[in-house]
Amino acid sequence: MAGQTTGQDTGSGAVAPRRAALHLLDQVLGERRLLAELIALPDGPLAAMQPSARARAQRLALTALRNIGRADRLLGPHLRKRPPLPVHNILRLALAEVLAEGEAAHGVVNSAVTIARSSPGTAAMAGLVNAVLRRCLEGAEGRWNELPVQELPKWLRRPLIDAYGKPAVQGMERAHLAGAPLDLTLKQEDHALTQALGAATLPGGSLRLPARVQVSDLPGYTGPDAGWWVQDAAAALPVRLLDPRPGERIADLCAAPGGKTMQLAAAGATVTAVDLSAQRMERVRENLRRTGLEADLVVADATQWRPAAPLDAVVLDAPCSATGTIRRHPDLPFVKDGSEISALVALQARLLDHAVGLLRDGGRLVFCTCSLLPEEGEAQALAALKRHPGLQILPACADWIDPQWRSPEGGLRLRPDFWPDRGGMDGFYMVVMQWTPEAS
Ligand SMILES: C[S@@+](CC[C@H](N)C(=O)[O-])C[C@H]1O[C@@H](n2cnc3c(N)ncnc32)[C@H](O)[C@@H]1O
Repeated sequence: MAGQTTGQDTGSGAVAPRRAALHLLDQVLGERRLLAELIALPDGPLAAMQPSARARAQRLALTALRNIGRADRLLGPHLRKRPPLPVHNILRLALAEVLAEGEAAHGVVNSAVTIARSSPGTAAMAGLVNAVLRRCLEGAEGRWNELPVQELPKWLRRPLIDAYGKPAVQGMERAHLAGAPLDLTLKQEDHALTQALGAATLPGGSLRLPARVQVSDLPGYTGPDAGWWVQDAAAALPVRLLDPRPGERIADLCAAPGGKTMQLAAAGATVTAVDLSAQRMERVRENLRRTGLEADLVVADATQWRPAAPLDAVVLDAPCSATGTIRRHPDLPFVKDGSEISALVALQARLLDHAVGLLRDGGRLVFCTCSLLPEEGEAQALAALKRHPGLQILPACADWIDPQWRSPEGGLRLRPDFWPDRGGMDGFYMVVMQWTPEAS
């Protein structure tokens, strides 16, 4: 346990990532800003940092967000009243770093005190930081994992319990606490590369590595023709379900950052990637360049865009609440309140309607969202069938499908509490539909 701290810096190398992680926490929790936006800011908290310090800061912020519930439980008996947010976050971050990341208490507590002292808003409470952390950490290691897992906010928890039941939602909350491993999609099956990466192969073909692996250190990351890209195993399944064939003309309607575009191109399809955001489309361009794959890129509103001729297939990975990605984005429950969901549901329906009109007779459409909410998945698919009598669901059939994933209408419902022994998966909904107008 940490003894009396000297308050001395344990080395600016150790303090800088913690300070940056605190900036991130303050802005996520205080200003309800998404971590991904803050990380991308050219003048943001991580801007001037070296890659390894950046990665450390990011990981610390993620760990603290996943463990806020436990940290607050531990802090409760030692705080007479709730401290100002920056002080509260210094305490939360330090507890998460010691108890969830296994960092030595002495250095972490010293750092926390140094950081508290160095800012006018927190300097007066540096003594409290020191005392509270020392008391909290006393014998906490044994108790930490017994503390209750952080619950989802009510706006999300309630509809998920209605849809899947309480035990399933508790399983999701455990998966959110555990975080996500690193999944890769291979450009093509490659046993030697899989071995060189030291990865496990998952049903469906994605590769899985431990979360702490530094992506830029992996074999094949650099070079003109990378053989893989980062993509959650669940996010790779919609295109596998569509089963694109060489030469098929396929549009990826909400394409950025391009995971599904690359899968389609790697399968030999002639791909048009459409996205509303020019900035995000640059990431598709960069990903295609890195992997040596090709697609036409169109910055356009997919509710308006039309190809020159009807398409063999469309991928619609529609904008959604992203509630299936909380393992990787634990900031989401703190930043969002569910108020944008009805607008997203309406946009998804408009995108679906437009996508159906782009298909040739017999053309296929895969609709998917990384949402856990049935209104952005199963219900959306069923409503599309009602609006378009020529549309029918192609029952999902592939040898990698776990029967537990099947939903009654013929789609797949993936949840973070699935694959608990393998490291979980993102929440996703996906369904393949076929357009045959004579059936209408
Ligand atoms: C879930 S992400 C897509 C992820 C991507 N399919 C992949 O696998 O890498 C949703 C994307 O939809 C885009 N988007 C949102 N509204 C759109 C619209 N009306 N038209 C086209 N793209 C849109 C966003 O810019 C965002 O890049």
